[in-house]
Amino acid sequence: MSESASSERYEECRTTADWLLSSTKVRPTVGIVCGSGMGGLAKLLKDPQVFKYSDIPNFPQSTVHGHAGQLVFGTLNGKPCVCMQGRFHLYEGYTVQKITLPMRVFKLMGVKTVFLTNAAGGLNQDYKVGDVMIIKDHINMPGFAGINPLFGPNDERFGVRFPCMSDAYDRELRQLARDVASELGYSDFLQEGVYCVLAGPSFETIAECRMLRNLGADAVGMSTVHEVITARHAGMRCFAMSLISNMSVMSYDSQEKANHEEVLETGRLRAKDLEKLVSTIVGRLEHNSSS
Ligand SMILES: O=P(O)(O)O[C@@H]1C[C@H](O)[C@@H](CO)O1
Ligand SMILES: Nc1nc2[nH]cnc2c(=O)[nH]1
Repeated sequence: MSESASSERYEECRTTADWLLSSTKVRPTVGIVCGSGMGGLAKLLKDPQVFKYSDIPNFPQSTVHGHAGQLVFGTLNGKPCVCMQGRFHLYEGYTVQKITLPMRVFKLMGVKTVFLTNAAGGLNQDYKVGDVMIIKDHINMPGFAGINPLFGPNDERFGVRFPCMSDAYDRELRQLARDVASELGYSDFLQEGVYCVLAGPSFETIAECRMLRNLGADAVGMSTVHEVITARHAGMRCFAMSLISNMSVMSYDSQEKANHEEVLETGRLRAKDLEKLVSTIVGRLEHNSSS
C-alpha cells in the first residue's frame, strides 16, 4: 500500500466518524463489539439511536447469521456508548483493514475503552460449554502469514509503527471483571486464558486443535484479535471475553461436530449473564480506570 493509499484510509475513517458525529448527540467514550449471538447487549443501551451499516458511509455489511449489522448509540449504566451489533470477519472476504475500520472510527469519535465479545471453541479441556473466558493474551495465526491490520505504511495520526502487544488486554479491566464476576456469583463459569484467531470459515481439524492447544491456546475463534491490534495501535484500552460456545474436537473417537447453530444457541443461553457482566463493568469504569 502506498503513502497516499494510507492517507485515503485516514480520510475514509474521518468521513465516517464525522458523518456519525453529525448524526447523533452521543459522544461515546466506550465502544462495544458484540460477538456471534451476543447482539442483545445493544438492547441494554438507554435512549438508543440505531444506524444500519448499509446507511453508514464506508461501512462494510454484516453477512453472518447472528450479526444484525447495525451501530447503536446510547448510554449503558450512565456511560455514553457506541455498540456494534455485528462485526466483520476475514472469511467474509473483506480485507483485514476493512474489518478493523470501525476501531479507527471509534477512536476518531472519542472512544477510550473497547469491550469485545466473541464465541469461541474451547481447547482447554478444563473448560465447558457456557464458560466465559476473559482474554489475557492472543495468538495471531493470520499474522504469521502477513495478515495484520497494521501492514503497509504507518499513519502516525493513529499510532506508532511498532506498537507493543504484551499489554494488549488491560490488566486493570481484567481484575475489575474478575471482581464483578465474583460479586455476581459467576465465578463457577469464569475462566481466563489465551485466544487464538484463525481466518475461518472452516472449523478446525482434530490435528489443528491439538496443535493449537500445544501452542498454549485455551480457545479458538475467527475474530477480535485484528480489532484489538488496531484499537491498541490507536491507544484505546481493550477488554475482551470469549463465550465458550462449543468444545473443540480433540479426539478421533469423538462424534461431535462444530457448527454455527450450536454457537448461536450457547450465546442465547448465556446472553443475560454476559450482558449483566459487561454492563456492570462499564458502569464501574470511572472508579477503576482513567476512562
Ligand atoms: O464474531 P465471533 O467471533 O463471535 O463469531 C464466531 C466465529 C465465527 O464467525 C462464528 C462461528 O460460529 O462465530
Ligand atoms: N475457529 C473457531 N471459531 C469458533 N467460533 C465458535 N466456535 C468456534 C470454533 O470451534 N472454532
